[in-house]
Amino acid sequence: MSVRTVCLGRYWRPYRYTDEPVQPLPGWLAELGRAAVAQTLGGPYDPDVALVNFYDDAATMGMHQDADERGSAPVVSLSLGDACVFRFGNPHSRSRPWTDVRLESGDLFVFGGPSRLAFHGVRRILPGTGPHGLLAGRLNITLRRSRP
Ligand SMILES: O=C(O)CCC(=O)C(=O)O
Ligand SMILES: [Fe+2]
Repeated sequence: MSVRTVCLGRYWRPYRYTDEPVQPLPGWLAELGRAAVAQTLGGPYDPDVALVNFYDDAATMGMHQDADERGSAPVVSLSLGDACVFRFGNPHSRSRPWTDVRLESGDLFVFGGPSRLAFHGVRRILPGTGPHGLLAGRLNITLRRSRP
């Protein structure tokens, strides 16, 4: 099965944001994004969208850029549940150089500055690696600023 996605704050579908109604972006989630940016790249951050992706054991995500947002605000990614092999590449092409990173439950990953448009994807989910007591699968939440 492929990744299943829920949008908060604003509706997104490949390859654009639309004004179809969705649930609001919770304030605590925007606050978490602000803290992540303040402690990494620095500076203000006012996300207006979260994309919540669910991956089952077999789900993957191909190499892509997050390029539908206006402006250059960072993307903040939060991982929960099973770990995954996340491939973080370069802004020029889907091919090498890239780095494979194991993202664990609770990890935050911030892409901004020269890495904002880096190609990236999820190679595989590592079943059974999530915190004890959580349901199977992986949730990834990316915070973004869609408007300029
Ligand atoms: O699941 C991830 O870690 C990445 C998700 C992603 O790249 C996206 O939603 O655009
Ligand atoms: Fe992405």
